[in-house]
Amino acid sequence: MAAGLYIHEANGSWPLFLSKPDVTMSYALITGASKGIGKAIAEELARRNFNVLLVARSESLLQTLAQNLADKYRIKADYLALDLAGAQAPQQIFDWCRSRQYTIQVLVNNAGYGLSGSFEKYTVAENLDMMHVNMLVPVQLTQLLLPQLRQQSRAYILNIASSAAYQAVPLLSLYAATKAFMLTFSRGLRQELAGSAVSVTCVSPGSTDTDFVQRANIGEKGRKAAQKVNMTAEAVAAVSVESMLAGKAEVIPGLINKLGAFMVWLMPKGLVEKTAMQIYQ
Ligand SMILES: NC(=O)C1=CN([C@@H]2O[C@H](COP(=O)(O)OP(=O)(O)OC[C@H]3O[C@@H](n4cnc5c(N)ncnc54)[C@H](OP(=O)(O)O)[C@@H]3O)[C@@H](O)[C@H]2O)C=CC1
Ligand SMILES: N[C@@H](C=O)C(=O)O
Repeated sequence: MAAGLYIHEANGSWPLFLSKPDVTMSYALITGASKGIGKAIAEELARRNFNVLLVARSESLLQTLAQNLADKYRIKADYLALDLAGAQAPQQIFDWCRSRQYTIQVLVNNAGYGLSGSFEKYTVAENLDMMHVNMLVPVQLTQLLLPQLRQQSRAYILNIASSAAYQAVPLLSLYAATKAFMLTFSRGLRQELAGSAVSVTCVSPGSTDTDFVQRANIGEKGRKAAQKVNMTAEAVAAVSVESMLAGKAEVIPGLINKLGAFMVWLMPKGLVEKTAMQIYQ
């Protein structure tokens, strides 16, 4: 676990390991902020003057991003390099925030990945790790941070699900199930928190040009299909942050992805699933 704080200074910026953390400002905590959609969301939030806390495993990427955002937008940026597959990861994030007296106003549950191919191809540990990162970490972070979020005058939870939340996806079965979980959890929690300071938004991107396909080990056919409809991480992030701040419940970025979800709803499930399976073979 490694961390470092960056603050923009008028005469330049450099890492500053504070002995006494600043208690006057609140932060947006973004998981999976080292690259892809999470990185773009961090930048979108920094652009809107939010201080940011960046969490992922790649320490050097986090360090560079924290420094760049602090310099460019004159905000505070700190990072925590951590493997979210670890059982204690959410508690470690919470303890780190508490030890530095960071107040969280925005929680972005973005970190996640897929494992393509047959369910049986993966070990129990590999499948459980993915479920942990995609579902349990968001749930635990939400539970740990909710008391603090409730105390803000306005606070936000932004959950990144997927177009895969709207249908079963053979050969990405478990991944799609984790995203359906996130969508259903988000909607239910949102209703529970209605009337409180905390707004919950679930964004379900379709194919987005990130490292997702490499990490999921998606084959040539799936990659080519994705390339035809890919959105940029920046476009997804802009829609995500805008929707979060507008207090929307459920958002699918991009017209093609919206139409896709509508078609999935309209068509027989078996046909939709067989079509999806052909893409990921
Ligand atoms: N790209 C796409 O087509 C789509 C993506 N999504 C979702 O968007 C979210 C972001 O993915 P995307 O940006 O595309 O993919 P990337 O692979 O580009 O980014 C994933 C992020 O999650 C972090 N992460 C992954 N595993 C761990 C871990 N064990 N511990 C800590 N951090 C981890 C990565 O950081 P690091 O490697 O440094 O740990 C990285 O910052 C995911 O939830 C994904 O399911 C949804 C729909 C479509
Ligand atoms: N929805 C995507 C993943 O979550 C994809 O289309 O690859």
